[in-house]
Amino acid sequence: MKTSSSDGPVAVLPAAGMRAVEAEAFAAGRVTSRAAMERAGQGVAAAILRHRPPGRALVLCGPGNNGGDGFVVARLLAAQGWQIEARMLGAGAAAGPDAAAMRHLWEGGTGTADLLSAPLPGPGPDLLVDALFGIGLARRIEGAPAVRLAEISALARGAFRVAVDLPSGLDADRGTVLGMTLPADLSVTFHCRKPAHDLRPDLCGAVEIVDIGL
Ligand SMILES: NC(=O)C1=CN([C@@H]2O[C@H](COP(=O)(O)OP(=O)(O)OC[C@H]3O[C@@H](n4cnc5c(N)ncnc54)[C@H](O)[C@@H]3O)[C@@H](O)[C@H]2O)[C@H](O)CC1
Ligand SMILES: [K+]
Repeated sequence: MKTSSSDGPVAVLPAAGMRAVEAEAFAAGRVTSRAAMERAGQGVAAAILRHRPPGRALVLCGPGNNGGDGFVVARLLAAQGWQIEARMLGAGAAAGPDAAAMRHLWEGGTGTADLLSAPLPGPGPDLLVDALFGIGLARRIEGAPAVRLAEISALARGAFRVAVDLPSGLDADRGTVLGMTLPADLSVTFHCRKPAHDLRPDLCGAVEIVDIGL
């Protein structure tokens, strides 16, 4: 699989190809995974700041590295005057050290409210940041998470909706919806597009690409 060319990244990579590029970049010492995550979050926050003035944001963080990106976004938006409500799904069950570190940087020891049990902020937010699942989505979103996400989607129907990497629930390679998904106005992805960005513009919205140093 061609993962880059002499003039930079290829235009589109499937999830496995993306992971190969990440692994090679980390092994070669071009960038650390922690720095890549910080740059990913910086890119998402910068894109949001280009589109909207500060307001009320609901940031959804999943159990893995997509969630880690979300905690970077929450921290950076808060520093720019955004009023942030963060909700975590899965209590970092799949979080590696990078996501855990970014979560602690955001929380400062206060803890992040649980997506399934904590009350939802009302009125609806001005911004919804979807950092639940990215290229690691492995199974359908169903049951209590799906019910809660449908509630959030309704609460945020007037919000500017930004997907971190991909709308959660969307299979990166096939563009199929696994259970349910959160359609986005903007998807901010990393290094290059994934097939789903071109297969499902109806769900991804506008796509912006962030160089994370790979
Ligand atoms: N250092 C890096 O590699 C960088 C990665 N970036 C971001 O990381 C995600 C990919 O992260 P990963 O942890 O592999 O997967 P996800 O966060 O997408 O998924 C989380 C985790 O959740 C579990 N899971 C999968 N499906 C379900 C489900 N339906 N219900 C519950 N739990 C589920 C599974 O265990 C997954 O591992 C990538 O998209 C980027 O956003 C950084 O951007 C750059 C550095
Ligand atoms: K996402």
